[in-house]
Amino acid sequence: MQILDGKLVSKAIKDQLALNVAELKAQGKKVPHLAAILVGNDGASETYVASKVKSCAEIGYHSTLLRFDDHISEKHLLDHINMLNENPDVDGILVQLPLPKSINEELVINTIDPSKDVDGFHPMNVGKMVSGLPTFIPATPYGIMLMLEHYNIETKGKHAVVIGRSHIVGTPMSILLSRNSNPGNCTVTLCHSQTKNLKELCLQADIVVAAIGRPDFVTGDMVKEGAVVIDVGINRVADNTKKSGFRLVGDVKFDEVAPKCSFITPVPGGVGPMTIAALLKNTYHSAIGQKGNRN
Ligand SMILES: NC(=O)C1=CN([C@@H]2O[C@H](COP(=O)(O)OP(=O)(O)OC[C@H]3O[C@@H](n4cnc5c(N)ncnc54)[C@H](OP(=O)(O)O)[C@@H]3O)[C@@H](O)[C@H]2O)C=CC1
Ligand SMILES: Nc1nc(=O)c2c([nH]1)NC[C@@H]1CN(c3ccc(C(=O)N[C@@H](CCC(=O)O)C(=O)O)cc3)C=[N+]21
Repeated sequence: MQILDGKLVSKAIKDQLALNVAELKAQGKKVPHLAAILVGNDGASETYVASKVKSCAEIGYHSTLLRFDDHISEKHLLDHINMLNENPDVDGILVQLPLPKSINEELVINTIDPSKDVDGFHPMNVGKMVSGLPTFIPATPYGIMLMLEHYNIETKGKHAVVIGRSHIVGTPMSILLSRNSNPGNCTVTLCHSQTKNLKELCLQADIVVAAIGRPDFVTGDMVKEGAVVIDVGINRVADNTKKSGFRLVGDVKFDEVAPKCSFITPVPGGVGPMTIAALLKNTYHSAIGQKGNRN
């Protein structure tokens, strides 16, 4: 069993991006600039946004963090997005999800200029992705593809079972894995809460991607010997031995599943850091005017 080390791979990607930024500077060009919008004070969202901003600083990007409280009006938020759309210095715009119930998430996403939509959530970019055209690929599935690529994991002809059909993870993941590319060329089964024979399907999988949001959902008896298991879940469970009062666990029961796997991602230190590296890659591509990354 080999651990897929998201910290290590994301560092390699960030090191390369830092070199690219130094080169842009040497050529007198502007550095990439990511603008992140955070509404409310959800602890987990704060952590993610903070680590995105910190990563930008580490590799020499500019970043702007706009923070608003829960009561911000939808109009005010849209006005700010429009200002970022019109600001030629800003290359990437990210609105951290979820948003408060009072704000229409779809309208917010539709307002982001597709050419700055480094999350790849705008319907125009989703359409391009589905059509196999160059565009921004949502960061989490993009990061997973980069991880599979880094470790040279054979995916061609394999049966991949993706659990979860969200627009930000499961659905784009299923599309990328089924593409005629490397990594890719999988036969994909996309499962969700209405799937009847989940355990049987998982037992047939050469690759399992778990994106459910339930701690320890995938157990040892659901995974076949030699499978590749990608754990997307980030769940906070109460733990009073920790200073924070919680610890992070994935959607996969690691202790049971890991011994059966050929490869497995840990939580933390697996998909999470890769998501950030992928977002930074999308932002770089936006800055150099090349929305050409296809996996
Ligand atoms: N590491 C990272 O970078 C990221 C991690 N995450 C984490 O990944 C997890 C999933 O996130 P996200 O995709 O946004 O979650 P969502 O809640 O949007 O989607 C969860 C999916 O799981 C399905 N599901 C729920 N219960 C079951 C069940 N009993 N059996 C089968 N399927 C089920 C749902 O089905 P249905 O559609 O029928 O409701 C849904 O499709 C979370 O833990 C989240 O924190 C998310 C984004 C990035
Ligand atoms: N518009 C938008 N884009 C997103 O990409 C987006 C989002 N909204 N909303 C929420 C999810 C979640 N997400 C994570 C990113 C990094 C880690 C990450 O770095 N995790 C670390 C641990 C972090 C910690 O200690 O809490 C790890 O797994 O090692 C996790 C989760 C991005 N998301």
